[in-house]
Amino acid sequence: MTAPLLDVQGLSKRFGGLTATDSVDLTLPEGELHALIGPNGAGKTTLISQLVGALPHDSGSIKLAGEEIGQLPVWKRVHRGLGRTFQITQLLPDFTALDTVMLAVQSRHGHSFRFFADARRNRAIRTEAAQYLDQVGLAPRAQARVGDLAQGERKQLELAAALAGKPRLLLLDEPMAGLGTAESQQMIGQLAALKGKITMLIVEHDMEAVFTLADRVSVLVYGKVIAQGDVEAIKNNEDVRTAYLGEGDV
Ligand SMILES: Nc1ncnc2c1ncn2[C@@H]1O[C@H](COP(=O)(O)OP(=O)(O)OP(=O)(O)O)[C@@H](O)[C@H]1O
Repeated sequence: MTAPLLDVQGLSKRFGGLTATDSVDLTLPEGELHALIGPNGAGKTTLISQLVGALPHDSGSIKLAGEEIGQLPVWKRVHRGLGRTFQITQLLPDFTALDTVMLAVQSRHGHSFRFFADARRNRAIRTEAAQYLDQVGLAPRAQARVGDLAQGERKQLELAAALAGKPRLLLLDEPMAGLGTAESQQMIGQLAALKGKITMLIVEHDMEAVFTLADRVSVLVYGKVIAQGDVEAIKNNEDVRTAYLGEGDV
């Protein structure tokens, strides 16, 4: 049997007396879109930070494609295929959308940002970056200044930049946050189009998005996974209803 792409076992993190993640087990087969949900303070961001290597864990293991990565620094995990969306658009307001994705393509190739002026003239990097913009529906805005993009367009751009890193596993922290109804629908459509092509772990509070997109869902409460299963199983789980979703919401 092939190993799952992500295999997390017994992962824990304590902040003083508080156990933010408590013996979390989580496995994602290749191609799965897995949603991580839970109330505020449940430990979702802590778990993502542990996976990317921004926070060291106290115990447990993290395997990517069968290889232990739990002790590796962030950049080595990225090299092994771990990607995440960043709020990059706030950092580079004067770049165009195309420049932003070109920068991500260039950094995957391991070039220094110092030589970005050269990369701007590189036709292969430009063509590849344009394809990622097209993939997220942002091609018509390629020459727009990042600072002039609407919130939904910024989220699309962040997704394009993350895809440009060609991750095997993409971690998305609240892709719907701050989006209006129409923008949310658009983002759901884009993530649905990526489904199966790339393995995704999504932290999200928007239940419509979660129930539309997820193959499986894990519910985190006080750092513990209290339920795991497909959407129907999660909707019908009594513990989830009482601990998190509340009667009537599902
Ligand atoms: N650096 C830190 N130092 C101390 N406590 C922390 C730290 N980071 C997080 N916590 C605590 O750990 C718990 C889990 O926080 P975390 O941000 O992971 O939850 P979350 O599920 O992502 O919440 P939200 O949905 O509100 O983003 C919370 O009680 C939080 O206050």
